[in-house]
Amino acid sequence: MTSESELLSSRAPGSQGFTPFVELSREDWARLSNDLEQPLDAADIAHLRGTGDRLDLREVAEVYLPLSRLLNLYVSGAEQLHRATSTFLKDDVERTPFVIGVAGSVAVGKSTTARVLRELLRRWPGTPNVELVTTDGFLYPNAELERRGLMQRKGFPESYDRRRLLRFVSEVKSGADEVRAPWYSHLTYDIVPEREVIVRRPDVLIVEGLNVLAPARLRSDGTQGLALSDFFDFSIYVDAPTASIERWYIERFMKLRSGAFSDPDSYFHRYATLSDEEAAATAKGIWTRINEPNLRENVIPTRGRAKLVLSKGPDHGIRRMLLRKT
Ligand SMILES: Nc1ncnc2c1ncn2[C@@H]1O[C@H](COP(=O)(O)OP(=O)(O)O)[C@@H](O)[C@H]1O
Ligand SMILES: CC(C)(COP(=O)(O)O)[C@@H](O)C(=O)NCCC(=O)O
Repeated sequence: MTSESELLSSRAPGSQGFTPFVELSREDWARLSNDLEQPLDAADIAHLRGTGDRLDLREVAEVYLPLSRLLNLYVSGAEQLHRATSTFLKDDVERTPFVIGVAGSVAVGKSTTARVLRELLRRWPGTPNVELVTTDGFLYPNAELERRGLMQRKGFPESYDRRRLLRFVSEVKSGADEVRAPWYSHLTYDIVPEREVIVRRPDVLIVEGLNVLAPARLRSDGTQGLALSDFFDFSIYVDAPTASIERWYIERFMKLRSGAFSDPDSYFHRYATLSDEEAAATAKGIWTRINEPNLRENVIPTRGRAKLVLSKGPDHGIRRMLLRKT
């Protein structure tokens, strides 16, 4: 049987060079931005810097700008298909938001990727309204996770209310005027019952989360339901060597320790007073107990389901792109 990593590689034994993906090196990809007008001004760039603290602006210009152009082409393609379908049906059904899924490990840079894409996509014609929803809002509240014995399984597929998440995206793709999602606080490490995210027919909705490319679940009668990705118009898997992601996780934990964790309301406040060595050991413990097994068992196996795989090197820089052939 062909393994998932073999599917991604044209160099796999017996593949005869066939793979469903076109592979581009970073250099080839960056060249695609030569003819693109930079849609960001100085203020936008300052704003982007604020969100992705270490984000390199050359990276934005060389990697994310061409990617936003590609996504803009897919949005236009979907629009044309929608018009053709309306003509065929002799009925002008309203267009639904273009939904992009962004998947990958904890700490690989999904949020940063999603935020940069939101800023860039907003500046392309036809997609001024871009919304972003993270799947952590669909985690069960801590009390429910405790009841199910899942507090040490946060981020694993079973820690989410998957039915609610599926309903949310399905309603967005059904053209509902207003769809609501619950909101998760990284500060209190729990769902905040009085807050929610309201999505009102944006041009583009980015859905970002660990498990957004998970396959459909098996029903009790053995048949398969729908997967979240059945509602995606495009999907991106942010990939990197596991050892690098572990390092980024620990680095982010250390940074939060001297920032957010010092807030007495923070769930991790108890870590604020740890020595550097103790804090690094705590972060490594959480990584090894929860995030790494989840990455290995549930997240990496979904990589081959993405339309685009962005592969990072040890410095967060994208090294190569695998784009599914159309
Ligand atoms: N493209 C990038 N360049 C530099 N640093 C990045 C980049 N993407 C993410 N980071 C850093 O890596 C860490 C994890 O990124 P984040 O977007 O929070 O990951 P995730 O949402 O996957 O958990 C953060 O400290 C972030 O600042
Ligand atoms: C909240 C998360 C499960 C990520 O959720 P996502 O938005 O990717 O669905 C993750 O960031 C997390 O908190 N994991 C638990 C282990 C830890 O504290 O790192």
